[in-house]
Amino acid sequence: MLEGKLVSATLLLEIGNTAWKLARYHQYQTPEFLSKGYGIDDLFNEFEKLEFDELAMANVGPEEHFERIKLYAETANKVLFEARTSSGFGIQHCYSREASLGVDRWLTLLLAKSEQTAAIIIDAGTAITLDVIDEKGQHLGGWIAPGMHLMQEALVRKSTRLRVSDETPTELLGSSTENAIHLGCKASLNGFVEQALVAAQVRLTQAGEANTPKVWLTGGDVPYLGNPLLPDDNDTNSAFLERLKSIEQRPNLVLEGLAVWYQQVNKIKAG
Ligand SMILES: Nc1ncnc2c1ncn2[C@@H]1O[C@H](COP(=O)(O)OP(=O)(O)OP(=O)(O)O)[C@@H](O)[C@H]1O
Ligand SMILES: CC(C)(CO)[C@@H](O)C(=O)NCCC(=O)O
Ligand SMILES: [K+]
Repeated sequence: MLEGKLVSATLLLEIGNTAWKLARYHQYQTPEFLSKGYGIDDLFNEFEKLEFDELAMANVGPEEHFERIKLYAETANKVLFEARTSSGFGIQHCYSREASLGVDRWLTLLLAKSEQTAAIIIDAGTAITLDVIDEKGQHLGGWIAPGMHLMQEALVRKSTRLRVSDETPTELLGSSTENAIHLGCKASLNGFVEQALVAAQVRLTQAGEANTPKVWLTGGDVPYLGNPLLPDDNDTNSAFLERLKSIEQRPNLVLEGLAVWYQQVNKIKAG
């Protein structure tokens, strides 16, 4: 009997609110990052360059993205898998409506569960999110706030005289509107992370977590964390910098979670 291809080539796709990311799936290994882009049309161009027969995706953007990809998959003869937040998979939800938890956040919980660790997860993308999960897989909750660009955009959109620029100020306090906004938003972002680490640890302790949690950091806004303009010998700053240094940066955390999901779904399918 002629066997079909035993191993199919699978792509992993994360669609965020701003960017999409593609990786190649390898069984029991960290996904191999391929590319990142903005806009769905670019994504279809990217598909043309890649060889694959399965696509596993997670989308936090509009449903329309999924519909277009589904149509593409049907036409191009690709097997499509879509991860959606659901019950099971060893996660106990704290949301009363579990489906309203973003699939990107849920996938990072799945990753923590698969690594059998308590985790404090910060994703600094379009939005900055915190998620906390204990070793047993109980989601203890999280936070959502606007990311760096969204904060700046909101100020510009809702005001008359505010402007932003892409340049990174070299002063500690802004002496122009652009600098004042950049520095203010960056301070908010850092404040989020600083407070998140404290609140997460408190909540884990309350929940009886005995083991040290992993702290994972991901997202396009990571370069804004820490403030090199504050003196190193300042106690508050140096404690925060030390904490940041001890944090594990995992740039493709959601894709890693998607790989775990895909692996588990295939195992279930195989019986
Ligand atoms: N070319 C671009 N077009 C639009 N926004 C951009 C671009 N480059 C960077 N950004 C900004 O960078 C910020 C972080 O998004 P990033 O591209 O790093 O993706 P991300 O961290 O994966 O976020 P998400 O998963 O929410 O899309 C966004 O708030 C966005 O405004
Ligand atoms: C919070 C974001 C935008 C982060 O990407 C996403 O996870 C999302 O749309 N979540 C839905 C709301 C929630 O998680 O409570
Ligand atoms: K994200």
